[in-house]
Amino acid sequence: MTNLHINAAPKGAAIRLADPLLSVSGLNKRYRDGDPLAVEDVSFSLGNGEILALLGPSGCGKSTTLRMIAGFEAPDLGDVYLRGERVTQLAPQQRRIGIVFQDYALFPHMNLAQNVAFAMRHVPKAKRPAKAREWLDLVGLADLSARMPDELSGGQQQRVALARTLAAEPELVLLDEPFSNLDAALRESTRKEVRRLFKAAGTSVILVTHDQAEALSFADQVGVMHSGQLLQVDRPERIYQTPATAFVAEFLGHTNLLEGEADGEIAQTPLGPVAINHSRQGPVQLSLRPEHLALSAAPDDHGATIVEREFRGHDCFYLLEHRGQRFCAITPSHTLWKVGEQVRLEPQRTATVLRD
Ligand SMILES: Nc1ncnc2c1ncn2[C@@H]1O[C@H](COP(=O)(O)OP(=O)(O)OP(=O)(O)O)[C@@H](O)[C@H]1O
Repeated sequence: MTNLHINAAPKGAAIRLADPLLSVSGLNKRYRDGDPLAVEDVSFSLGNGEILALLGPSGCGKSTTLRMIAGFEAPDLGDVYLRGERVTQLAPQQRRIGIVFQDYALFPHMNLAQNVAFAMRHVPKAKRPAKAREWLDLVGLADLSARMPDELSGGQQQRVALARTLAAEPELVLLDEPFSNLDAALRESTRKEVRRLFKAAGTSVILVTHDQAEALSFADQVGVMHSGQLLQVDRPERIYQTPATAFVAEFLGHTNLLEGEADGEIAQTPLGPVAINHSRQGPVQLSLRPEHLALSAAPDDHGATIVEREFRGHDCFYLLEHRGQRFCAITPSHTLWKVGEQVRLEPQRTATVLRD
């Protein structure tokens, strides 16, 4: 069972123990007359200690959604509830939410330890320096605690901003691309450490990102947004394996979009008959991941032709052409095929039926 689902936020609900930590219901936002909706009818809820990633391309409305939850933007329509209490009209500081935005701002006249200690109003004053050091240690910066913000790199400043947010021990933390200034190695280790920390503290988190690998590895639930709409919210493995739409399928990685003619649990496709995950009759659009296609030697000239090959170490990515259509396949690299070779392409797994 999951605590996070869409279209399920109560209107005007009183506080109950069973209330999710956060519910947003029918959020709409248009910045200027004549502009398209930046956010359109977004609803979801988030349980205690859950991590949700809002994933989508630039401009799809992720940050606007986050800003409405935080209270920096007022929705045109819709409501935000924290533990069942409607907070739509409350100022940001009245919402008990910690935020790390892309444009984090540290206090320039305070050193790192002071910046972090500033967030710890709930901790007795005498204990704050030691606690601040602990939080800085967590993001790998305890040794720099006497430095001023302008003596740090952008990535280091971002980690201090993260430590400062964590130090306030909020119930809900909103992270807007918090790892984007870190180099690849540091991003991965910081992400793991921050996730471990949130889980240990039982903090609920919403992470905004356009990096699908980050969303899939960091979150318990991934919500994909496009043009202001939340298209699907699901566990990482489910949203990857059974995407609801072609956009979700393609945003989460390579896929083959197939037109098919369904008859029950089988569809006829350009790759032959394929098992499908829902019984249907008539035309269907399907998604089949490249790792779910197997390549084998073609007995004659009727196979697919390998057009491109990208050797990636543990696996190999192929682009193939079959009867005028392009397909992609990923196979283990112990067997390699050459560009120009003819191979048989065989679906190995059930394809996912997409909705329009
Ligand atoms: N202050 C603003 N005034 C006018 N339009 C805005 C404002 N902020 C955002 N928008 C527009 O609203 C839409 C959604 O923007 P938003 O920043 O929420 O997207 P995003 O998914 O977070 O993008 P990114 O990943 O680039 O930060 C975009 O079309 C954007 O241009």
